[in-house]
This record gives sequence, C-alpha cells and structure tokens, in this order.
Amino acid sequence: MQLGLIGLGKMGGNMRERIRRAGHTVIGYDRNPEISDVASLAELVDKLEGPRVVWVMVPAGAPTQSVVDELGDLLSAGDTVVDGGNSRWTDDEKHAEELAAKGIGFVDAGVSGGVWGLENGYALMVGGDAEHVAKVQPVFDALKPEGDFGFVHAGKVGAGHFAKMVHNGIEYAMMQAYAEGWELLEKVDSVTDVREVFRSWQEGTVIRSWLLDLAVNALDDDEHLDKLRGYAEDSGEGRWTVEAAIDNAVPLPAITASLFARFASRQDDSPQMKMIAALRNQFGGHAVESK
Ligand SMILES: O=C(CO)[C@H](O)[C@H](O)COP(=O)(O)O
Repeated sequence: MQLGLIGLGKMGGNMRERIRRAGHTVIGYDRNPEISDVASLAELVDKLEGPRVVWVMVPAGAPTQSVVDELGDLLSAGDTVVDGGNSRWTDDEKHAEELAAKGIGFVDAGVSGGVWGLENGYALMVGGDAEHVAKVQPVFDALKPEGDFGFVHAGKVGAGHFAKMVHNGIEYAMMQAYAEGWELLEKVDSVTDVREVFRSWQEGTVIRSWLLDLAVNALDDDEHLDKLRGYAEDSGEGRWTVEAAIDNAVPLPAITASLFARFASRQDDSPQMKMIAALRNQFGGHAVESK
C-alpha cells in the first residue's frame, strides 16, 4: 500500500525504511529537505492515491496539532490520519473529532522500539474505530516485530496513547530500580565487578529484560558511567501517567518516585534539603554544612 509519513527523525526515518523493506510505498515529508521526499505537505498529499493514509510522527503538543490542522485542510473524506507520536491521550479525541467533521478517520498509535526498531520491529498500541484501524493494518504489520506479539488494538480513540503512556511509566520505574541497584552495588567494597553482576543477571534471573541488556551495553561503553552527568530529562509521559493515577485514585508509588527522582537529578543543591538541614539545626542543634 501507499503511506504518507510526516516526520523523518530518529523514529520516523527508520520507520520509513522498515515499511519500504516490507514492499510498501512510503512518501516521506520532513522540514529538513535533505531527508524529505517532497517539498511540502501539500505535495505529499497530492502524490498519494486516495483513499490516503498519512502517518504523523512529530513531537507531541503544538507540532502535532499544527500538522493535524494542516492535514484537515488538505485531505479528503475517506482518508485516514495516524498519530504515531507520543501525544497525550487526551489530545486524541480532539483530533479525531476535528477530522471526523471532514469525514477523515483518525487512529492513535503508541510506538515503542527506539533506534532499535528498524531491525527488531516496533511494538504498536493502537486506538480507534475498527474500520480506520483496518485501513492501516498493512503498515502496522510491516512495523511490528516478527512473531505473535507486539501489536494491540487496545480500544477506542485515545486507548493506544494511553497504553503507551502507561508503558512509559513502567519504563521509568524499571529504569529507576536498575539504577538504584547499580548505585548500591557500586558503593560497597565487597562487590568488585558490578558490570559482571549486571551481565550475569541477563540469563536465568527474574529481573532479566531488554532494559537490563541495554544497561550492560552502557556499562560496556563506560564501566562506571564516568563520562555522564547524573541528569535526566523527561518528555511528559511520566507526568501524564501520574496525573491519570490521581484522576483515577490509583496508587502509583514506584512510577511517581521515579519521576521525582528525575526532577531531583536537575538540582545541584537541593532547596528542600536546605530546609531539612535548617530545621534539624533549629530543633536539635544538629550540625549543618555551610556553603
Ligand atoms: O517512548 C519512548 C520509549 O519507550 C521514548 O524514548 C520516550 O520519549 C522516553 O521518555 P522520556 O523522555 O520521558 O524518558
């Protein structure tokens, strides 16, 4: 089939390649003309035969909104838009309604696989009406990993991004657990080869996982992570997971703590710990450290 793909960065560029390898035609558009197949969104839409399927793979929020708005003007009734970025699930219904008013279908697709997806495939969590999902199925089949798993039609519009959001919340907590265990192992004198402990866990243990394999890769590159600063950004999905937990009164201590650990990583000198030091000093005369 033919696909229009908007956004050819780290994810979109590799996805174009994987879909082409499966024998489909992909016309890609990116603001960077060096990697784009066409000069504009209008040209992309023009080159696709109807009914068209256009996959949006741009950053969540304003960039996705602006592409959806533009596609709403350019596409025709019967066409389908897929949002494969990490959009907030609450945006999906808005986008679906905006496009439905013009007879255009909408599917949200949470995509996991990172830079390894080109070779290993991408896990896909999809939301939307069955008739719209069916129109994109050949592309989902091209992107998904080989085997029985890696694709789910999770429910109605928004369900794909909600599932991906929870996936990323779990990702935060798993990474945090490996990171905490690694720091403790590094701290004690009795363990002399932490990297080999991590490597040994890759087979047979209950905590083996792809994230553990990636941790071993990172330690092979830089055994004590000396080249890195202990600083971690976040892109929003951890925050949205915690917000959804609050909305639904679901306790999420591990995921919330792992999100807050990232915030703490951005502080050189913790203001709240200054207050704790000041209060211990006030009530107990406990020593403080001065700047
Ligand atoms: O979806 C992903 C992996 O599954 C992305 O890599 C995601 O952007 C990572 O999130 P964050 O920047 O918040 O760590």
